[in-house]
Amino acid sequence: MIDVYLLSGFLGSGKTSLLQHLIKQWKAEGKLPAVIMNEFGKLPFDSGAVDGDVPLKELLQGCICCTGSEKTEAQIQSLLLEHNPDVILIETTGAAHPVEALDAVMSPLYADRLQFKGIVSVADSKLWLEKEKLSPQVRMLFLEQLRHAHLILLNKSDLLDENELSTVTSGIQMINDHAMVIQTVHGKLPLSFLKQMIPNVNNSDVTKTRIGNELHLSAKLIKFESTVKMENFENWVRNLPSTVYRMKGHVLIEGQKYPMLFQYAYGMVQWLPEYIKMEPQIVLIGENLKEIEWLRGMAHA
Ligand SMILES: Nc1nc2c(ncn2[C@@H]2O[C@H](COP(=O)(O)OP(=O)(O)OP(=O)(O)O)[C@@H](O)[C@H]2O)c(=O)[nH]1
Repeated sequence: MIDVYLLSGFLGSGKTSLLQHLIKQWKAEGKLPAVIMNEFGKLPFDSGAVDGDVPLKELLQGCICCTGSEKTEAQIQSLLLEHNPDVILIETTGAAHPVEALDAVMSPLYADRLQFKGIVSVADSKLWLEKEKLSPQVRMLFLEQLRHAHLILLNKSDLLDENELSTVTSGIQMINDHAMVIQTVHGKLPLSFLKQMIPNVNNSDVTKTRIGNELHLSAKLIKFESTVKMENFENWVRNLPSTVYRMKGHVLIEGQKYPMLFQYAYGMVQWLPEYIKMEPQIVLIGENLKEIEWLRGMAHA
């Protein structure tokens, strides 16, 4: 049987970091992991994060739980036929309800070949401490992703002190007392924790909440028409409303040869140089994106 894990967790919590770390460990064991990646927004920004030799299928049309199960079924079927992997990792969008996503991936079509090991949820520990600032619907999604998990990563634990970490751990255990909670930095989870998971997922676990219908999360693609000064760009980022949860992509910064990789999650900005020319565009994910004023040099696509 092929083990299947569903990776859940809110926008920018560290799912891709976890995915990369797990892939590395499986490959070191001589195993072939395959990935199904569901991005919010139509841009495959994260697919480059997975090594070229790892079979990858993308679902870009929206949330795995809202687009229905047929496309997911087809992607899983073709992974099985074309690659015969040892393990399948399904990375859901940060906007997906884990149980609905699980519903979308469970199908009698391949029930005899796949073994669903469960939901691994990544929590941004800093966000937990600031969750009251989230809108009620988004906060509910954040909590649901943790409530239904079988294993929880308290990621970004490097950003918290000991007291804060124990507050987060006990808070999470209060809403989910059956999952193991592990503190991580950059999703560095030893594979042994996944292997220990006992498959306990079946269709009766699936109760539809349709939380997705109430969420007003949207994604917006911004293209850059010219270079921008890093200082101006960062000022613009600082002044964005707190309902912009996640941004990622490439920005053409003055003085740089190639557009730089830009990542943003809950007030934290990260820049990395690129050594090839990537399209200068970023995707924003959040609520009320229509109200945002764009920086000069950006084309609002
Ligand atoms: N300080 C710190 N930063 C982290 C940690 N884990 C991830 N990050 C940063 O957080 C940002 C988001 O990480 P990703 O792994 O891309 O998160 P994600 O959940 O895949 O994001 P989406 O797929 O867009 O929802 C990146 O800038 C990471 O470098 C961590 O443990 N500590």
